Amino acid sequence: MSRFGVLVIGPAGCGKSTFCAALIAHIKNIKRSCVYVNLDPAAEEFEYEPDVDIKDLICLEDVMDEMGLGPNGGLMACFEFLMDNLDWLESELGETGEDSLTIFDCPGQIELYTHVPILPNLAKHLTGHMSFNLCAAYLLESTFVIDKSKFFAGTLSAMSAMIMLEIPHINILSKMDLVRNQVSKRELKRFLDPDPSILASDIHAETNPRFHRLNECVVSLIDDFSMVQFLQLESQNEDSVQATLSYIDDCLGWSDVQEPNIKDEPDQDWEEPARDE
Ligand SMILES: Nc1nc2c(ncn2[C@@H]2O[C@H](COP(=O)(O)OP(=O)(O)OP(=O)(O)O)[C@@H](O)[C@H]2O)c(=O)[nH]1
Ligand SMILES: [Mg+2]
Repeated sequence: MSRFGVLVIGPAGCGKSTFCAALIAHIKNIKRSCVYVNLDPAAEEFEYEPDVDIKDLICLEDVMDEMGLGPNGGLMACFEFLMDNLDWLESELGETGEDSLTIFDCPGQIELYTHVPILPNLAKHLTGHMSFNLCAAYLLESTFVIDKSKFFAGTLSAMSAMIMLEIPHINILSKMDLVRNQVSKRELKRFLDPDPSILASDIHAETNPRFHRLNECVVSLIDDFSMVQFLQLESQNEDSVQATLSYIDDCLGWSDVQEPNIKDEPDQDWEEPARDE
């Protein structure tokens, strides 16, 4: 049996938990089902109570006290503990059906998937041992598009996550409502499907000539992969959330699995045509 899940990832404060809540509200609205998994041991307030919560496994404050760690080191230790106790996650998740989407709300410390292989190993376990069809939704705050160097840095971190995780990946510019009035539609298009060489000439104009060769190397790296595109997201707008869910569904092949079930339902009005003997 297939199971479906999305890892919602991205830098701190980019709107992951808000997007998870908006996604849950929309999924409930369209009478589909979902499971909400909080993987952030530092998260305190939730719009929807998580069905599975890492805080039921381990307490960040205890880890910080006992191991003498700060919040980031503590979070890494919590994840290492989770990785040693994956049977806990498996039993908490139970038997999620193939009509349900499991939403993993991840912490904002991107070192979990760009520097150390903790989240990649979790993704491997979910896809391998637990038979999940899994994709990543990488959120990057849209205010980054106002500062092109930040946009390049954000694009590189999205690429790094994409390469580390090795699962289907959707890049999303979140909080679009904050930039709509500041950037023209034409300008915005340049960021959604970025042509790095054009953006690089803008960066050249803004940076010290000493960095031009470095800029060009970064641009050619992004160009070589040519796989960074962004969707737009406004979490307060249900149409925008619906559009993002459609991409996630496509990425996961969700409808391919649902359709046969619909076809299996007998059509009440349909009668087998009489055959000529
Ligand atoms: N204007 C606007 N604000 C948003 C949007 N999404 C989130 N926010 C705000 O951004 C802030 C951070 O949102 P969160 O959802 O907590 O972000 P997060 O990525 O889960 O944060 P961490 O878990 O701490 O990494 C909150 O104040 C949200 O209200 C959006 O679409 N538009
Ligand atoms: Mg959060």
